[in-house]
Amino acid sequence: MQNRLTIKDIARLSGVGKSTVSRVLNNESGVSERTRERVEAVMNQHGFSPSRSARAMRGQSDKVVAIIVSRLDSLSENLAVQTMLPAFYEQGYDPIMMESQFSPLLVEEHLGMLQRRNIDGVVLFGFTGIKDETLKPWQSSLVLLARDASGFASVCYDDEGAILTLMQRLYEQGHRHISFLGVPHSDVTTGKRRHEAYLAFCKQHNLPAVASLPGLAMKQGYDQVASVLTPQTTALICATDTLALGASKYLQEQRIDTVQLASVGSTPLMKFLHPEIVTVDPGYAEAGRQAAVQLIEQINGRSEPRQIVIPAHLS
Ligand SMILES: O=P(O)(O)OC[C@H]1O[C@H](O[C@H]2O[C@H](CO)[C@@H](O)[C@H](O)[C@H]2O)[C@H](O)[C@@H](O)[C@@H]1O
Repeated sequence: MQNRLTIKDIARLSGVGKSTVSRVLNNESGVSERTRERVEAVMNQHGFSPSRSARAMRGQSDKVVAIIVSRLDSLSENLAVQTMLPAFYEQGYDPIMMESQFSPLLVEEHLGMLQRRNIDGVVLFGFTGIKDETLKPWQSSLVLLARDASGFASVCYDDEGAILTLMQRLYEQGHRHISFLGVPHSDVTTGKRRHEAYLAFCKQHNLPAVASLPGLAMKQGYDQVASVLTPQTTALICATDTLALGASKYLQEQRIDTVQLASVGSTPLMKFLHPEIVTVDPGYAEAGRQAAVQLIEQINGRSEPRQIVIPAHLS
């Protein structure tokens, strides 16, 4: 019989933990002869040998979590992953990385594969369009990052707070003609919420609203910034650092130095290249740490799903 059983099944049938089965498989010490014989007998009886791909993917570890980022080249997601990894390593988890490219279908495929491999848990960088049914099987072992969903653990950013903080700072500096470069409303968090916060502030303070919502790419910031500049514009808020990097290249090329740039991100690249830009830090590093801690607690049955919102702060 070819093995359909997993390490978890062998552990259950042998009456030992997964780590013991793993030690037997890897011929490690710390297992009594009697236990080793019992586990080997169960494996022989069921014709069990861990599949090569499973073992490779699991790095021969019995504690594996997956991190599904949306884009491997995202500065903000990388900052969150950077704090997540040490938190997992510290607790003996081997993380594997996957990319969704904002495709709900790819998320479905990745989660299906991870389920078949008996992965312990998942941190998923969420986005608009992922269906609840896709997530359902993972309710007790998944943490969503940057998005929330009812009944699921999540760590989110304060999108409105980030924009209002920037608007308030610019307003206090005397700016009354503040334009906005953002992301389409089909993206609920970075797009709709940040743009609506901008509009709300303009309305409350009776400021003219001038906005364009091209997307997440740097080139879109570069290409679209001219469309939101009027002769009166003295400041420009970008919904992301990446858009601001594109916008700032355009402003430099055009030798426009009368517009104060501001953006959501505070990424090290931005701070290094443009320390003069006013930035708000949404708390990417803290979000990564909290997501990892929450997932480990869930896997160990120590906590109910919590929905955490990280406060944004000026940096
Ligand atoms: O240019 P980046 O450094 O990649 O930052 C842009 C924004 O990326 C993140 O939002 C996007 O991905 C989220 C999943 O991680 C998704 O939920 C959201 O809809 C996307 O817009 C990040 O959450 C934002 O704070 C960044 O501004």
